[in-house]
Amino acid sequence: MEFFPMNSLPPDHFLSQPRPDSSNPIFPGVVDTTTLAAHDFDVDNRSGFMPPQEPLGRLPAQWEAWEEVLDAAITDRLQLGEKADQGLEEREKSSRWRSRVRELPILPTTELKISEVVLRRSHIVLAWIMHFYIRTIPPGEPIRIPPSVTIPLLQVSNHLQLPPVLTYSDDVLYNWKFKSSSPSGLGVPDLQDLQCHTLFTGTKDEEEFYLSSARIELRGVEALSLMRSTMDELFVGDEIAVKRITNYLTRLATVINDLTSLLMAVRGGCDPEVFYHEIRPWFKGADSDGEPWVFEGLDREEAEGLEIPTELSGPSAGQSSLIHALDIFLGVHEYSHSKSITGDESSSSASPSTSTSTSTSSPPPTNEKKSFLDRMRLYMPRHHRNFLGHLASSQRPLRQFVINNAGTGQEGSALMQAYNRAIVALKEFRDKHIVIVTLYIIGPARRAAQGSAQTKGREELKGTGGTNLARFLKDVRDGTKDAALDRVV
Ligand code: HEM
Repeated sequence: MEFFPMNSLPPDHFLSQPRPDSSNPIFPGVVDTTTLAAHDFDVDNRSGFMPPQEPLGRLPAQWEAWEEVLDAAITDRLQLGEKADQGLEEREKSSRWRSRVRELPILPTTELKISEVVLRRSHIVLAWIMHFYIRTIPPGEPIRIPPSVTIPLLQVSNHLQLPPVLTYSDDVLYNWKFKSSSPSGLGVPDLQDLQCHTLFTGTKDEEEFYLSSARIELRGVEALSLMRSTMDELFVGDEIAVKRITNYLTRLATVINDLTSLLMAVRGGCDPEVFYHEIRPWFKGADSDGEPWVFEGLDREEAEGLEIPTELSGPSAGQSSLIHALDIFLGVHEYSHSKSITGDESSSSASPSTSTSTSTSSPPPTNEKKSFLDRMRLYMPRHHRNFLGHLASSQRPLRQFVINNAGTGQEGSALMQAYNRAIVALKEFRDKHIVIVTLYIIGPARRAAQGSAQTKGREELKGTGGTNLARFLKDVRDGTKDAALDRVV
């Protein structure tokens, strides 16, 4: 084993991060290079960005009070505060539950840091409690989150380098258990053998919504493996490498097509009206509605070092590292993550280049604001974020290799076609995703507006992550199309 002095690395370097589970031995003061492989990025050969083992389902006894209060919200079937047709009894039940949360002691978090999996479960439990708390408040009342939630949630979030809000990792990556008591094979999750651990509504629809993303993550394991093999070949870069990469890209297009089929399969188990009216409001972030979130208790002694959070977008599969990895690997991110695609009102459809030439690419836009998708990286587990950074810093980018070889005869041309096929597959995934968003959000929102005497505001059509969604999704899709190197899209 080779040792490098720890102080020679910046604190945000991936080698400076704690290992995914600190029950692994760490030698103080030295960088752990025992497995400079996917493991350090918490990406598993068998389960990709999902953990290979069932995530922790309950915190140790010391934090049982949090688990109990979450259990109570679920078993009491608390109703959304915005639901106009609920009776006084329902409102009082929610109000009693919120008082119970308010009266919880501020539990210390220092000992949670013994293990990454315990920290993850803490983030899930506290974020879920916070969303139950906020979303049961009747409309018009101020949103004031009590110190019993804000202080531990901010402490845990700081440690995990995550925003203090429900993320895709909380409701998809780490929110599953096996359906069967004796899971198949080595106990690695199987596409059909999953169920969710925690749900707001207890409905099959909500479960299917999360599981459709989980299944996409698992099918994506083959995509990650093809990326790895391609990168090995890019290192060699000879004629055989061109042939092999052509083959890998052809297979990658097939995997992406499967992701699209899995995406469309959400319709089998999740009803659009149930999704729009019953499920989605629970996990909306602070930027999806007008009412500001007040984090109480940050002036207290226990809150030392904590700051008022600014990143409070709701969970979105825009936080899926798999889709980001595909974008980066294919070189599409320069287009689909263009800084002009911010997801807000200022979003413009301009992408860096609409050129179809194989040799030219316009310089990236100069707008300083982060694109929505780049901002979503802040909501990913930090090891996955580092993985994407590592992928993006590759010295031998695939796209450049394809461009360099495009003019070198039949094999170069076959390579370019295979590359374009993978991009077309990703563009078609985004086409179909727009169909899904129309079915699940735009359609029900329109119907709700027609059926209501009230005129619904523009925020109705904001994404969970707060985007001006129709425009944003089309911009990302068009950016993907623009990344193709030939007129095949
Ligand atoms: C009923 C199912 C779904 C709905 C209603 C839905 C809705 C949305 C919305 C509204 C956005 C805009 C960003 C925001 O503000 O949140 C978004 C973005 C996104 N969603 Fe979904 N989504 C669904 C399923 C999925 C699934 C299963 C995946 C795959 C893992 C996925 C991947 C993405 C990605 C990657 C983005 C970022 C935009 C892009 O890269 O094209 N979505 N989704």
